[in-house]
Amino acid sequence: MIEVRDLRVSYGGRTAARVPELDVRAGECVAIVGESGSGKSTTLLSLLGLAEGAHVSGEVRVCGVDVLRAPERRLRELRGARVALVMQAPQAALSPTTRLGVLMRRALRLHGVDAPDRVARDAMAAVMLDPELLRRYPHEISGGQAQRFAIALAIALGAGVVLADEPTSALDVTVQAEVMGVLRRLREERDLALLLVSHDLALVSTIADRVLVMKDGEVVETGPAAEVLARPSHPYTRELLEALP
Ligand SMILES: Nc1ncnc2c1ncn2[C@@H]1O[C@H](COP(=O)(O)OP(=O)(O)OP(=O)(O)O)[C@@H](O)[C@H]1O
Repeated sequence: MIEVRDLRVSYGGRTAARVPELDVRAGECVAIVGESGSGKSTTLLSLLGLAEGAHVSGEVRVCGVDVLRAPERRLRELRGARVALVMQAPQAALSPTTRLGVLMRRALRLHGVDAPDRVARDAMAAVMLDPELLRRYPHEISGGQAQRFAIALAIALGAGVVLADEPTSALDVTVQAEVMGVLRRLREERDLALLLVSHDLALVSTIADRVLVMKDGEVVETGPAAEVLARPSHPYTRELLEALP
């Protein structure tokens, strides 16, 4: 679902991220871990052609789309329906004067989904949200609910890939666990490909199959999550692990 080779992203001649290889297949979860400024978000945004003002080179294929060469129309299709982007402050991305249900039905109609009301309700149930929330405005729901709504919208549209940027950093621990639980279950039930970006190696190790550790824009270590956790080979990974509470 995601295939990256020799990705290099730079801002004004300065390299922000370099990823030689990254693959995420259906039903798989890969995490990019690293401290602030290490290049995680830049990498994630580049996968949808959203790294604004950046120079991006290499090969990026997402759901079969050649992202660095595709016309804007193909990219919009990819972003709209096939890939879900779950960000830190999801409410900010929702129109404040549109009820969640209206927003979801509009998106479903736009993408030609049959029986939008039923699909909307089923998607809400799949992320463990009360369908009654569809009557609310974005500011009337919590951060965790907004993230789950973003995931619900994606699965209602039939997205096969979820890109999540620090999906739970603004949330308390119980809500974090809920959102991760939802992602874990959906990945199994719907064979979703999941790419998570986080500074929290502990959180990521509960869900990821593989991890990439980034520092100063470079991938310093990569491998199966369990192996990297048990036997980190790079001093920076050991530092990240030692920083855990
Ligand atoms: N729009 C931009 N213009 C110029 N430089 C940028 C831009 N976006 C990011 N950078 C730089 O690219 C580097 C990587 O940033 P990035 O946001 O990818 O890191 P990150 O690991 O996701 O950090 P965080 O966890 O804080 O989000 C940083 O040095 C950052 O300052």
